[in-house]
Amino acid sequence: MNTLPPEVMLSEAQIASRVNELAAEISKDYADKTPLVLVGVLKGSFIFLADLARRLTIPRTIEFIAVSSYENGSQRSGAVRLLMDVRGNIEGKHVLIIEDIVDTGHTLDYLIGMMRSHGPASVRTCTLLHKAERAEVDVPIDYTGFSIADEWVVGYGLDYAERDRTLPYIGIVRPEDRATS
Ligand SMILES: O=P(O)(O)OC[C@H]1O[C@H](OP(=O)(O)OP(=O)(O)O)[C@H](O)[C@@H]1O
Ligand code: HPA
Ligand SMILES: [Mg+2]
Repeated sequence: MNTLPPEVMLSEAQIASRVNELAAEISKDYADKTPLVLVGVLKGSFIFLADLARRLTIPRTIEFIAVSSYENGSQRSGAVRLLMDVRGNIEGKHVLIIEDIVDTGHTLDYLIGMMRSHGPASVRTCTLLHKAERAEVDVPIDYTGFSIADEWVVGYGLDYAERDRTLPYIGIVRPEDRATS
């Protein structure tokens, strides 16, 4: 079956320009807060993290953590599953969690708790997308790329049942394309 490509919500150019702005803001804010560790949340944040990290003008290291909440398309599985913890020691360091999207907020809420348990100097959060309408828990977000409407979005790292992660833009999955996987 041929499906149309997802409708554009945010173009490559819009994303690139906002990532540059976020990188400038973070570089300024962390100029005298070292060491900074960017903790990318796999899988969804891999493209955002790669672009953002390369635009920062301050020293930084990279860690990854892998969690999974959505395993069947757009349905939350109920619990956040930790698949892989950070490898390096983040005790005493300034942690900036890098997410692709905050939807209900459960994943970020869990991650903030996880990071704090490692004894860092600080924990802050950065997300490319925020679906405020869907919030179920109140989580602190320090840097937001875009606030978006309640649509299922894919591309630039985000998936629908593992599809469309490598689309260069943020697109909207059509309701009729949500049933198939
Ligand atoms: O705010 P929430 O409702 O918790 O949803 C946000 C989380 O869900 C997605 O991850 P997913 O479980 O799909 O894993 P993935 O990044 O590997 O696709 C997304 O990448 C966020 O981490
Ligand atoms: O809209 C979304 N797209 C992809 N992954 C997600 N995880 C939570 N919400 C979304
Ligand atoms: Mg996903």
